[in-house]
Amino acid sequence: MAVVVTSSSPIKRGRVILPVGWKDSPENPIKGVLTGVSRSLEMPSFLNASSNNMSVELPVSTWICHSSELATSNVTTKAPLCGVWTPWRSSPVKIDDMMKTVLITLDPRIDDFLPILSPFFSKQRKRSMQVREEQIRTILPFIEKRRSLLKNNPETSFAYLDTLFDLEIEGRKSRPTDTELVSLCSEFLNGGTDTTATALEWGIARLIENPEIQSKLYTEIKSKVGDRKVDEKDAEEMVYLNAVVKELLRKHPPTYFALTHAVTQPATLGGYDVPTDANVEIFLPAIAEDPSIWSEPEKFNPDRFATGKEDADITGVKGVKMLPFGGGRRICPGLGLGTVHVNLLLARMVQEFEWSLHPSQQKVDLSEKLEFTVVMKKPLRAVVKPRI
Ligand code: HEM
Repeated sequence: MAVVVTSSSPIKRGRVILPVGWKDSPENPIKGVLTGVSRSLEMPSFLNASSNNMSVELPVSTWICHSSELATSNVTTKAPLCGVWTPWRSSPVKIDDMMKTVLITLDPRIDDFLPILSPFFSKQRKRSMQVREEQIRTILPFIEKRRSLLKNNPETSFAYLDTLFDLEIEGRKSRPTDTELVSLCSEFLNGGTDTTATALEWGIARLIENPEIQSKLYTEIKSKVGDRKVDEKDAEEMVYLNAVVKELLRKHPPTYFALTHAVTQPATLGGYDVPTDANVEIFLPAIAEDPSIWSEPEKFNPDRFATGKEDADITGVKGVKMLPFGGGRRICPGLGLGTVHVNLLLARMVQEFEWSLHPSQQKVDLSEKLEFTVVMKKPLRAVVKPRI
């Protein structure tokens, strides 16, 4: 398939084989490199773009998802990923479109599970190879640029990509090849962009559906920051905002499944024997909607967290009640960053605008559709009113 990192690493995840150690290293690079500086540079452009584009009533469906996708991909990719700002700035839409094409092309197919059927899918396989070439053509120049920057200026600021150049791969003497680097960078981009954008679209949908929650949130923002713009630290400290986002991730984990896991030795799970060669797929909504561990799990109710009546450790370390970021050794390395993005962007969107139902709709349609993430089947339409 298209995005396969061919390495002899024993750690496998679906089609992507990741080198050992990149995430378990003492300084998780993703945690380390995602600084407030890059975020503060990108948030204003996201919000300015929105104000410039908005009239009092506007269908904002693609805008919410697409703009937040671009905002998060900008924040995620530039300084953190490769530290090369100018090229990313000039071509975020191109990169975003390319990444989307990769994801759509990589949707699971029956021949992934039954290779005997692969001759019937030769057209699709050919298309995958073309997309892979396009992916390499788009991303490799940034990798090369970073490499030459490091060579000429070793003191330059740190970027995630730097940690991959020297990666030691278990059972292999050589470092990652250029095409493996492209795959690892792509995973970083995909993991950090659509997830956050999807969560934001659902978040706004829920705030439109529940105006009382929106106004409670706005009141908290107003009382915390007054006329100043919400910043990252404010967002961290706002109890109700954090409760809204946690409830959002409980009700709408951006992916139905964690990535494919495996056991390292035969195990028993829920009464089933799991051999080492089995793919273990974890269906996340079933955990977060389990009536035996949640009261009224079907309700969108941030107060469950805000009042402290219920709680959940989203890492799954202190018990498994919701796992929007997966769990275990392969838990999402962008957990901290993703949470900050959703908190901050949602707070800023509510601070700047009042969101309400579009007149063409009777109520918010919460039907789901599976793309790479679980998106709204009917993209959200809303009326946005700037708060002056
Ligand atoms: C709301 C935001 C996010 C959500 C809900 C989310 C969710 C997830 C989930 C469920 C997994 C699979 C974990 C598992 O299988 O146990 C994952 C993996 C991953 N995520 Fe995220 N993610 C988010 C944001 C981010 C961000 C901001 C980044 C990076 C900038 C990122 C990078 C990754 C990567 C690289 C992996 C693969 C890790 C591995 O294979 O070990 N994610 N994410």
